[in-house]
Amino acid sequence: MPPILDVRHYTKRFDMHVLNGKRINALTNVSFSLEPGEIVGLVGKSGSGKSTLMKSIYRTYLATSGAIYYQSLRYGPIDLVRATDHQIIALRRDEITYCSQFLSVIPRVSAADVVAEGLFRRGAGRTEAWHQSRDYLDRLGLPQELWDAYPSTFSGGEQQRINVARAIIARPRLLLIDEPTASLDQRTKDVVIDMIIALKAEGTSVLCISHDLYTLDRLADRRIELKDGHIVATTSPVS
Ligand SMILES: Nc1ncnc2c1ncn2[C@@H]1O[C@H](COP(=O)(O)OP(=O)(O)OP(=O)(O)O)[C@@H](O)[C@H]1O
Repeated sequence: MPPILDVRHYTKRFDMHVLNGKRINALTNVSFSLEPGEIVGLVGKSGSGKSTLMKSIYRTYLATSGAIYYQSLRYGPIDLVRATDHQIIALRRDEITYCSQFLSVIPRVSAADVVAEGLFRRGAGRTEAWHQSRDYLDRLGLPQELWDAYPSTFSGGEQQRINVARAIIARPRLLLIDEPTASLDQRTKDVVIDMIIALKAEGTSVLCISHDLYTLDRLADRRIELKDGHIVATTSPVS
C-alpha cells in the first residue's frame, strides 16, 4: 500500500515584508512519509518548525517549494501543494482534520454543539451528532453542567478537551494534532490517548506534535525530530 502522506523536499520560507524583507527559513528540504494507520510523533524544540509543517500539510501555509502527496479517497493521489482551493476545502471537510493547540471559540455556541459540528460537517444527523458529542464530553470528563455552556469562559484544559473531541469525533483519514494532552491531568490524558489509538485501529493516520514523553511513548509508532527546520532524526519509541 502506498503511504497516505508523502512529503517531498518541502521548503517553507517566510518573507517578512514589515521587517525589511527579513527571511525565516522555517522548513528546509523536509521529506518523510506516513503509512496508513501509522502514528508519527513530531518532536523538536520550540521554533523548530513543527507547527509550520502541520499547517503546510493542511495548506494553511503555501509552499515555497516541494510537494506533499496525499492518497485521497475522493481524488486519488493529489499534491496538496498544488491542489485547488476547492479540492482543499473538500479534503478538509471529508478527510483531513487539523486540531491546533487552541480552541477557536465561536460566540454563543455551546460546548456540545462545537463538538457535534465535527460530525455535522461529515453529514451526520442531528440526533446522532447530539448523542455522540455528549458521549465524548462524558468520556473526557467535562462536567455535565458545562455541556450547554459557551466555551469562551472555559479553562485551558476544558477548551482543549473540546478541541480534541471535535477533531476525533469526525474520524478523519488523516489527523494532524498539535499537543493533544498538554494541559490535561493523567486520567484525561489516557482517555485522549486511548481515543487516538482507537482511531488508528480504524485506519486513521496521525501526525502528532507533542513534548510529552508519556504521550509519545504510548502513541507514536515512530518519531520525527525537527531542528531549525530540518529533519535531524527518525526514531521509534523502543530504539
Ligand atoms: N506566520 C508566520 N510568519 C512568520 N514566521 C513564522 C510564521 N509561522 C512560524 N514562523 C516562524 O517559523 C519558525 C518555526 O515556527 P513553528 O511555529 O513552526 O515552530 P514550532 O516547532 O511549532 O514551535 P512551538 O513548539 O513553540 O510551537 C519560527 O522561527 C517562527 O517564528
